[in-house]
Amino acid sequence: MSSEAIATSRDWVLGAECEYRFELDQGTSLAIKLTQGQAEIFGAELVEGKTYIFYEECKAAVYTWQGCTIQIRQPSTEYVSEETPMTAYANLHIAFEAMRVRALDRANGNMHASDTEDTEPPRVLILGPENSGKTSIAKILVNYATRAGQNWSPTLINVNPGEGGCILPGTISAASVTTPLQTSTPAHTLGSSATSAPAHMSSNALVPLAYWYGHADTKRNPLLLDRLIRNLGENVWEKLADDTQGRVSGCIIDTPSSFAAGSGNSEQHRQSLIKACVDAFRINVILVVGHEKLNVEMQRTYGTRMAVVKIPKSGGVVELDGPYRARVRRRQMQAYFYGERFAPPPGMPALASALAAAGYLIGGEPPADFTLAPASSVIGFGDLAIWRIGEETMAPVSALPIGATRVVSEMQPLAVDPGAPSAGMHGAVLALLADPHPDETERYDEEVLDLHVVGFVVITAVDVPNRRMTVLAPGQGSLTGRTAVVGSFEWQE
Ligand SMILES: Nc1ncnc2c1ncn2[C@@H]1O[C@H](COP(=O)(O)OP(=O)(O)OP(=O)(O)O)[C@@H](O)[C@H]1O
Repeated sequence: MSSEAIATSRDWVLGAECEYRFELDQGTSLAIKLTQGQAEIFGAELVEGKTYIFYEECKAAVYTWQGCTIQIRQPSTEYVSEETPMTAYANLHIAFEAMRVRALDRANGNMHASDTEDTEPPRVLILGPENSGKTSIAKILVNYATRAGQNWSPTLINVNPGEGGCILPGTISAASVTTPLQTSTPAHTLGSSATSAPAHMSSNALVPLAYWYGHADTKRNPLLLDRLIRNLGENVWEKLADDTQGRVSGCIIDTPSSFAAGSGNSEQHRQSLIKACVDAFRINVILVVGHEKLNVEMQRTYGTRMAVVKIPKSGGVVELDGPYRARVRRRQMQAYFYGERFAPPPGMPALASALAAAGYLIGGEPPADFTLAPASSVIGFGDLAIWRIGEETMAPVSALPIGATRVVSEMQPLAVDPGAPSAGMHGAVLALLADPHPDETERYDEEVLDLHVVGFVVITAVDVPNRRMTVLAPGQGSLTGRTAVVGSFEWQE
């Protein structure tokens, strides 16, 4: 260890059931080593003696049940709290664990038809206002399930298109989780996904099933979001039909904060989007994070059919503002195309291979010296079929004159001519979709709404006179004949 590293490292001794919270500013990074005892980050255990690196404005907490000593390299905003809601979260986990065990017993035929016990696994919808810690709670609950030693593989579902979950913003997704989700950067809140890089680069990468909504704001096209949630649900159920272990492990669903409060027209959409989740994922437990009014509303609407539980918000949750969220989205795009870039804390080796050799971990994996090499290609306007869902600038129904109906419905796919003056394709992020049905007689007008995402591209230049455009894609594959959908996301390097 260099003298600079020794100079900037500091030991923290944490008592039982305490957590060390940290917040990183832009351009800083942090290294944490567990030197003694047991500790975890959002439910994922730290390995003693390994140094974990955090970067890109990461905000998180090291929690310990029994007490521990951690060594911190490069101080940031940091403090220790003795008051956490972890016992409440752990009690939830214990209840969900009992449900999984009963569901497995039933699946194995170890229960009698006369048993009156509920044998459904936990399918949990997490609701709460902005910055209430929903994503962190989802992570903790999923991570505890994977650590239970029962080979559970819970499905983690993200229906917050503003966040992107384990893939890119603009999507909603589901992924089966078998190993604890690591924390290192807000660009990968749920660990990394296998879509942007070869899977061998990260042994714990998730393989998500995703649908493209194309906007960060759920109010932009709630009908489309409703349909995509239902599509995702159908797909999840199809997949789980042949996977007993996955089915009995249950699902945890993270939602956007707009599901917690609305007004006027959006109030109606909010309720129908919650209902879409309840139906699509066959929810049997609703968790409401620290929001009395929403809790009462959920009790009234769903309380007779399922458990509605109000749970405390952690005092450690950081208030994330709009500019921060925009920066995280940009980094998610950057990482998708080019891989991770970070500067280790002072005194630590700059090369990833040197860090790996010294036993450092990023997101639970030894760092690797790689940058992804996206391919830039020039294609004709007609080579890629580009769609936009619904009218480009759509006035809300409430703003239309009385009696007027929309000419273009929210769900109507419109073919986009990239050369049209209003197309605005320069810098547009497009989702590439799975191929339409091979049998033409099985195709239908709105099929593009029901196809899942296979990747993303960005249009980096548009040459209108020659009807050609330059497209940045993560790999070399041909784009000709593919189907893509544009939303409102833009990205420029
Ligand atoms: N106990 C904690 N200590 C430190 N930071 C925390 C803690 N819990 C959560 N955070 C951080 O606070 C931020 C907000 O938390 P989180 O994303 O879980 O909230 P959310 O309710 O899902 O947010 P959103 O408003 O996007 O729906 C994140 O950066 C998260 O890592």
